Amino acid sequence: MPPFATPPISPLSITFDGQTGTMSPEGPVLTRRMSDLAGLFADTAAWEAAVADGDPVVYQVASSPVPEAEGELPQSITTILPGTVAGEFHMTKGHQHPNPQGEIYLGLSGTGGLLLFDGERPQWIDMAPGVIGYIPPGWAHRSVNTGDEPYRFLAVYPGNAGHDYGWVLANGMGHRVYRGEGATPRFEPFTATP
Ligand SMILES: O=P(O)(O)OC[C@H]1O[C@](O)(CO)[C@@H](O)[C@@H]1O
Repeated sequence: MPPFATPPISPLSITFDGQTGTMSPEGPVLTRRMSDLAGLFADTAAWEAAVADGDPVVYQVASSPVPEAEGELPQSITTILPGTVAGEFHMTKGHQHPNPQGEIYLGLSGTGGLLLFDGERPQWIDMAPGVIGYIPPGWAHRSVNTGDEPYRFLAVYPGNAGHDYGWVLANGMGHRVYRGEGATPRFEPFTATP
């Protein structure tokens, strides 16, 4: 796997393919399988069954070589594969930035959404190609594939924002997102995973 570049970074041009989720030049690629999402889906028995049944890839994050370092603006393309666990849509783990800073997402292909939570209020942004979702400082964020094809988006974020996963495990994300009637997702209040 290619490494992140080492600062100081020279100006560079990065080409991305919104249909494949690849970047050139490329940096590290992170693969998260079902087993990496322990404690996140409401139906633990269904999650365990999915892990036992081949432990499928849920999402991949392909980064450019720009590193997660202070002053830099790393970019990545996340691809969430379609599917549910007992009706709860495939999603990213979700995280809070321990160093509160904003982030932008740009929808590239497929359909999904951005679930945000500040500890009190859940918010939802429908995402599709051409939509920019803005994550303000202090809002935990999780992406969800609400369609039947891969959902892809570009993320650009401050290199020293960090990823706090414990905050999401402790506080939840306000809502859970399920397959609903037709193309409209169904939201349910967050319940802790038993
Ligand atoms: O960190 P998580 O919740 O696994 O999700 C990965 C997401 O985080 C980022 O790396 C940066 O916020 C995104 O590119 C990506 O969608």
